[in-house]
Amino acid sequence: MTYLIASDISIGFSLYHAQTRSLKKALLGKVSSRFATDEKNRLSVQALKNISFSLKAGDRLGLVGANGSGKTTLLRTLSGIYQPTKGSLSIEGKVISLLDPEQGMNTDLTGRENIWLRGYYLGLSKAQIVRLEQDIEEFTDIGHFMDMPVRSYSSGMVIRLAFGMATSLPPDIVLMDEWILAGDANFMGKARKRVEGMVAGADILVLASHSPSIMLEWTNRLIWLDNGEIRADGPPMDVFASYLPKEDFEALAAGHVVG
Ligand SMILES: Nc1ncnc2c1ncn2[C@@H]1O[C@H](COP(=O)(O)OP(=O)(O)OP(=O)(O)O)[C@@H](O)[C@H]1O
Repeated sequence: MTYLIASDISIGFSLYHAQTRSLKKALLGKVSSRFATDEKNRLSVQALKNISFSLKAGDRLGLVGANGSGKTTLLRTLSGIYQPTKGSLSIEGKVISLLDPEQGMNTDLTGRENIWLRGYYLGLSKAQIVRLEQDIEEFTDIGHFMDMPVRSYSSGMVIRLAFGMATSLPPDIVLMDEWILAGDANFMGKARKRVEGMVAGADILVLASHSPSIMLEWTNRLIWLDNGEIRADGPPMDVFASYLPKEDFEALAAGHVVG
C-alpha cells in the first residue's frame, strides 16, 4: 500500500555568507520574518514551517506559491535530499524524483556510463541494464553524445538524458518540478507522452508548477505555500479561487489556458 505522510515538517537553512551585524539586524527586524538565528547565533532562513499532509493512492497533489515560498524545498525534502530539522516523513513505495536535471548524475562520466551506474545502484541484472540502456538511448535520441561526458552536453541534452533515466522504471510515487516542462517542442511531445504514462501508472504524484492550467490538468488537490507555511489545502479550483488574481481565476474557470 503506497502512502506519503508529512508530519509537522520544518526546515531551516543557516546562511553562512550573511553574518554581518547590519544585515542580521535588517532581516531579523522584519515583522513575520522568516529569518532567525540558530543555536550558534548564525542567521538562518525558515524555508518550511509545520507542514503536515498525507497522501494515498490516487492522490495528485500540486504545490503552488510565489517564488521562494518553499515548493522546491518541500519536493527535495520528500525525495530525501534534505532532512527536516523538525517533524518526520513516512513513505511507503518506490519514489522517482524529477527535480534537478543533473540530480544523481556524474557529469564526468558518459551518458552510457551513467545509465550503467544507475542500473547497478538499483540492483538490476546485466540483462535488465542492457534493456534499460536501449530504451533510454532510443528515447533520448542524442546519438554519439551517449558516449561523451555529460559535462559536454547542452542543457537540452542533459534534460533528455535525465528524463529518459528517471522515466525508464515504473515508480509508485512521482515527485516533479516544472523544469520537466521545459525543452524543445519536438522532444516535449515525446516526453509528455512518457511522463503521462509514468504518472498514470503511479499511485501518487506531487508536482510543483507556476502554471494554473497545468495544475488543473495534472492534479486533484492543491497546497498553497506561503512563506514556507500551508496557507490553503483543497480541491484545485477552491484553492485557485483565493490564490489567483480574480481575472486569472475567471479565465481559468471559463476554460482558458492560464500559464
Ligand atoms: N540551500 C539553501 N540554502 C539557503 N536557503 C535556501 C536554500 N534552499 C532554499 N532556500 C530558501 O528557502 C526559501 C524557499 O525556497 P524554495 O526554492 O523552496 O522556493 P520555491 O517556492 O521553490 O521558489 P521558486 O518558485 O522561485 O522556485 C527561500 O527563501 C530560499 O531562499
